[in-house]
Amino acid sequence: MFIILALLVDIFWVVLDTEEKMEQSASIAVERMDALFTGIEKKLAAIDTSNDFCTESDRQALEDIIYDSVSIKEISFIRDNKIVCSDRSRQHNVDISRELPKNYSDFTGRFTYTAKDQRRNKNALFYLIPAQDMWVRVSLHLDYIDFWVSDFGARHSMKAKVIYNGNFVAGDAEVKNCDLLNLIEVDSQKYPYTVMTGYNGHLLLKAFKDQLLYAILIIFLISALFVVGLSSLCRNRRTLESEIVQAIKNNEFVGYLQPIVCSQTQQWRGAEILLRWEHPHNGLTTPAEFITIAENSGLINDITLKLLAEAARNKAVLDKINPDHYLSLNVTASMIANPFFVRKLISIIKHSPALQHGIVLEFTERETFTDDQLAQLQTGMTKLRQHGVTWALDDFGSGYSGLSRLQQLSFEVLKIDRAFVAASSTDTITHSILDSICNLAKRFDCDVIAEGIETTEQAERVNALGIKYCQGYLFAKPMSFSKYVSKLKKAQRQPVLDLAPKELEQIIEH
Ligand SMILES: Nc1nc2c(ncn2[C@@H]2O[C@@H]3COP(=O)(O)O[C@H]4[C@@H](O)[C@H](n5cnc6c(=O)[nH]c(N)nc65)O[C@@H]4COP(=O)(O)O[C@H]3[C@H]2O)c(=O)[nH]1
Repeated sequence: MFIILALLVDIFWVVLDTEEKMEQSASIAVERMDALFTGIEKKLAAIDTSNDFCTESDRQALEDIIYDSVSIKEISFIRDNKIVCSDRSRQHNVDISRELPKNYSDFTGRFTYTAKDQRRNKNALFYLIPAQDMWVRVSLHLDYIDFWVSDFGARHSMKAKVIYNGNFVAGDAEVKNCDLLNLIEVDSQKYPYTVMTGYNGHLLLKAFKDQLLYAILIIFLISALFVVGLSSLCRNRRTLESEIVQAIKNNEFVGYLQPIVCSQTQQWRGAEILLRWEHPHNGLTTPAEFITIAENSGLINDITLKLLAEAARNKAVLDKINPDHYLSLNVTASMIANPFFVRKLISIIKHSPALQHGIVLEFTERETFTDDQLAQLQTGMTKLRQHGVTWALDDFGSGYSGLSRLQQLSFEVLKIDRAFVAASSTDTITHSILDSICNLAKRFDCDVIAEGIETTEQAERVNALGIKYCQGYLFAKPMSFSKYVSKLKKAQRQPVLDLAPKELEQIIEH
């Protein structure tokens, strides 16, 4: 795996790196060759070709240009296939029609061609520039240009060649007739040639070898970081897990209560028990900080049993204030699909008369199940229902399986996810979905609780939709049992039905 990753990084790297390098090198080569041609043309422009052209001093000037440049072999002026003027090494009136490309007079601009230099019987590179009624033919040392191009390629660790009209003009003989790998072409904007850069198999392999060490180093570093990160995550997880074990022993997990109120009368009908960790160092901690680990490690089962035992004691107290007041406890669906755990719950309920009525168990629609697990969940729910438990489907609308859960299992209560309530104020589609959920709940004969009510507008909207119960910070935040008892007593004495929203908010503040 390590080797494969390193090779993949290597290939990716080489492909990216070589492409950029080749483009840069081809552009540099074009720049330098352009400079060569511009230099030649500048010097030629200084020669006066009018009237008595080709005097001895004109020929001397041509010879001086050749003398100054290592790449130029000969300069001739051509008219009607004949050399009409040349440097002093050349005779005039020589017919060179065999050497010139047949269609050369059709050209209107500069062009290059390779042909046999008749005098030296060697291949030469010719560069033709139109000049009034003549052509200037610059004969270049092909060996020199070949050497320059291949040396340039070698210095940039690649292969380079010059082409014109798709034909090889100059470069390394090795790549004359073969395609280069990962090829880049850069055209000269002023002169008739294109520079091609690329790799042959040998060079590409060398690039892979050169970069492989770096690729291995990178993969090694990434893996090391990954391992360190993972082990610190595991260590944190283990630490948190053992902290949770200790916290269960020390009874640091307690249930906070948040009232569920009647939408119309705003009387407290019941409360949801929400888990809190009274952490000795971190203070009061909400489930977001530990619930995933508690659930994944299975420790949530012990915590839930403790919360149910605590609920039994608290329910007995609440029954004295209001015997119709119910308590709702969070469980996970997999707990209820576990027959052993269901037996444990039933045994606690059997021993606590206060739990034999007014107990709601809620779980979210998010967990997924096989058909067997679903059947076990149904059995568990039925058994607990026989002991007075009623069922609520929590966070309805937050996932995709809410509707199928409603069809597969039976619930007495549907709790609408708070994201829906929040979005319904700005989004008309969500508002109509909320309306459909209410109709759906009616069809399945469920009571509906809207979660997360934070504003009076939300409370009014929910009430207008016929949603019977609400839960949210507008009415009260989750609080300790003792605080809940005193607030419930107050709420019992003073029905909040007649209070204006502002007064209601003031009561909640205190
Ligand atoms: N922004 C906003 N939030 C509001 C408002 N009203 C209530 N809430 C928060 O919304 C959550 C409602 O509980 P939930 O949907 O069952 O969602 C619960 C539940 O799924 C899970 N949970 C809590 N206690 C237990 C437990 O004992 N066992 C299990 N298995 N899960 C639990 O943790 C979740 C989060 O619990 P909490 O942090 O206590 O968060 C609670 C509550 O404090 C409001 O107006 N605005």
